[in-house]
Amino acid sequence: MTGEPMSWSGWGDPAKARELPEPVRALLRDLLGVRAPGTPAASLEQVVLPAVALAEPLLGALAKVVGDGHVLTGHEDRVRHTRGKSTPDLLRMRAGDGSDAPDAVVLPGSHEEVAELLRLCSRERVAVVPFGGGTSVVGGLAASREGFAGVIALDLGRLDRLLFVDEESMVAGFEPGVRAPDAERLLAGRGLTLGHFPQSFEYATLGGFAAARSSGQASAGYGRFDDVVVGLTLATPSGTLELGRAPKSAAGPDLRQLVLGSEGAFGVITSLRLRVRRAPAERRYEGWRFASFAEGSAAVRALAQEGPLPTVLRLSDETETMIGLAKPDEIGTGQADASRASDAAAGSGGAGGSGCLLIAGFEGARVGSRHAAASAVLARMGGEPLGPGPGESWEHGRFSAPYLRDSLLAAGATVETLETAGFWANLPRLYDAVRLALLGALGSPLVMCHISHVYETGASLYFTVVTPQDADPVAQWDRAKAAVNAAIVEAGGTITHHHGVGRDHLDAYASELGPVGAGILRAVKAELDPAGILNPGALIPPPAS
Ligand SMILES: Cc1cc2nc3c(=O)[nH]c(=O)nc-3n(C[C@H](O)[C@H](O)[C@H](O)COP(=O)(O)OP(=O)(O)OC[C@H]3O[C@@H](n4cnc5c(N)ncnc54)[C@H](O)[C@@H]3O)c2cc1C
Repeated sequence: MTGEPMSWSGWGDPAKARELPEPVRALLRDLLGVRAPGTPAASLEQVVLPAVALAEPLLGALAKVVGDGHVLTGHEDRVRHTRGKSTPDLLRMRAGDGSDAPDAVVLPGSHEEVAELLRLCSRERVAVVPFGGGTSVVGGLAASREGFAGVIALDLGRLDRLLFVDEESMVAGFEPGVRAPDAERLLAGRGLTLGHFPQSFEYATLGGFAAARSSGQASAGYGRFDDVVVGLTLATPSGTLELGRAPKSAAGPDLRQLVLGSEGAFGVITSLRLRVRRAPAERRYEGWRFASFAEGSAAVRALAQEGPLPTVLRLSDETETMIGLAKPDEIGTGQADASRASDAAAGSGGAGGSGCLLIAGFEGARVGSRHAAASAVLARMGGEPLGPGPGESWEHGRFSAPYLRDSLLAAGATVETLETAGFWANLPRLYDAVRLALLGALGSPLVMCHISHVYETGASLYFTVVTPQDADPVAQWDRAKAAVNAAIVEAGGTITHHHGVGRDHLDAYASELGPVGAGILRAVKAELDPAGILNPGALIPPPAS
C-alpha cells in the first residue's frame, strides 16, 4: 500500500493540508458572516468513545479466525474507523464525539476468513460494517448497535493484491482493499489503466467503489465504476455468490447489479474482475466559456447525444466559475481568490457576469480527430475556446479541493457537497429546486454547481455549499440536508448519482423505491443475511410501521 494514513479528523494526507489565505478569511467574515468557532477542535486523545462492548471470549474467537494482531481495540484504531468523511462526520469528530465507534477493528486476510467471520458474527449477533477506504460521505459506515452484542469494522486493507491480468480479454482481477492509486500503479507496469478517478481517488478502495456505485471524473470516457465491473465474489452469511462468467448474459436478471451499490448490506465483496483499458499515450485538456449555465448545458447535451464525448467533461455554473472551484489549484493564492469570492458572495450564489467555464479533456485514441469534432459542436453551441490553460489547471488540481474543507471548518464555515441526477428535460427544475431548498434552509449560503457526469438522456448535478456555522453546525446541516432531500424527491430527481444511500439518504431512497421496491431489498437481505448483521441501518428501508 502506498500513501500516508488519512487524517483522523479531516480529509486526506495531513501533509497536504492547506491554510486559508487571510483575504479569504476576511471575506468569509465580512460577506458571509463567518465567525471562528468558540471551541478548538478536539485532539485525538480527547475523542470520547463508548466502552468496548464485546466480551473477551468473543474478541478471542474473532482473533482465532484472523490471527492475533488482526483484531484491534486501541483508541486510535477505533477512532480511525468511526464514520466516514462527510462534513457532519468531520464536525462530530472535531467536537470529540466518537459515539459511533466500532468495538473492534478486524482485518481478515482471505475470502475464507471473511466467510468464517460472517458465520461467527451471525451466530453471536455482532454487527459487521465492511470498511474500505473510509471515504463514505452518506453515513455508510456509522455503526448501529441496537439489538447487537457489539459492532466490528471489517477493514479490508489486508486484501490488497492484484490477482491476475488477462490482456486478451482486457480484464484484471483484484482484491477489494486495493486503493485506487495502488491499482493504477499495479496496472501501469503493463501499460493499462482502470480510468476511475473520483475526487476521493487517493484513499478510496476498489471494493468501496463497487459497493457504492462510484463515478469518477473521467466518467464520460471510461464510464461509471459499475460499467467497469465485469465480475465479483460476494461472501455472505448464507454462502458465497460468484457472479460474471461472461461480459453479458440473457440468463435472467443480472445479479451483479444487485451487488453493485449494495453498500455492505448484502455481503462483503472479496474479489473483483474489472475491465481495463490501454493507458492513454496522449492527453489534451482545455477550457471553453459559455454565456450561461443554460447555454453550456445545451452544449454538453449536444456532445452527449451527437458525440463525440470527451474523456472528461465538466461545466461549472456561474457561481462556481467565479469562485474558481473548477481551478482548485489556484485557490489559496491570495488576492485573486479574494476578488473572485467577493463577486460570488455578493451574488449569494446567483448568476454573475463571467459566464460559465467548461473543461473538456481528451485522452487515448484519436485525440486529434475527437477534439476537432467536439470543438465544432461546442463552437456551434456558442462556446468560446479558452485554450489549454484552464484545462491543464483543472487537471493539475483535480484532487486538491477537498483539502480546503478542513481549513474552512476550522474558520467557522460549513462546506459540504451533495448531488443528484435527472433527465435533461427535468434538469433546470432540479437545479432550481435544490438551490431554493438550500437558500430557504440556510439564509444566504454560497451555492455552486457543476455537471460532470453526462449521458444521452440526462446528467448529474453536483452542488457545493458554503455557509457560516451556527451554534450547532451538525443540526444546522441536517436541517438543510433534509430540505434538499425533500426537494430532490419532489422535483423528480434521484437522491444520489454516485455518493450512495448509507443512512443519510435512506428516507428519500424509500420514497424513490416505493413499497414494492423496498420490499424486494428486504427480501434479498433476509435471504443473504438472515441475522441482519451486515451494516445494519444502511441502505435497506425498514418496513413502514
Ligand atoms: C473528498 C471526497 C471526494 C469524493 N469524491 C467522489 C467522487 O468523485 N465520486 C464518487 O463516486 N464518490 C466520491 N466520494 C465518495 C466515496 O469516496 C465513494 O463512495 C467511494 O466509493 C467509497 O470508497 P471507500 O473505499 O472509501 O469505501 P468506504 O467508505 O469504506 O465504504 C463505502 C460503503 O461501501 C461498503 N463497503 C466498502 N468496501 C466493501 C466491500 N469490500 N464489500 C462490501 N461493502 C463494502 C461500506 O460498508 C460502506 O457502506 C468522495 C468522498 C470524499 C470524502
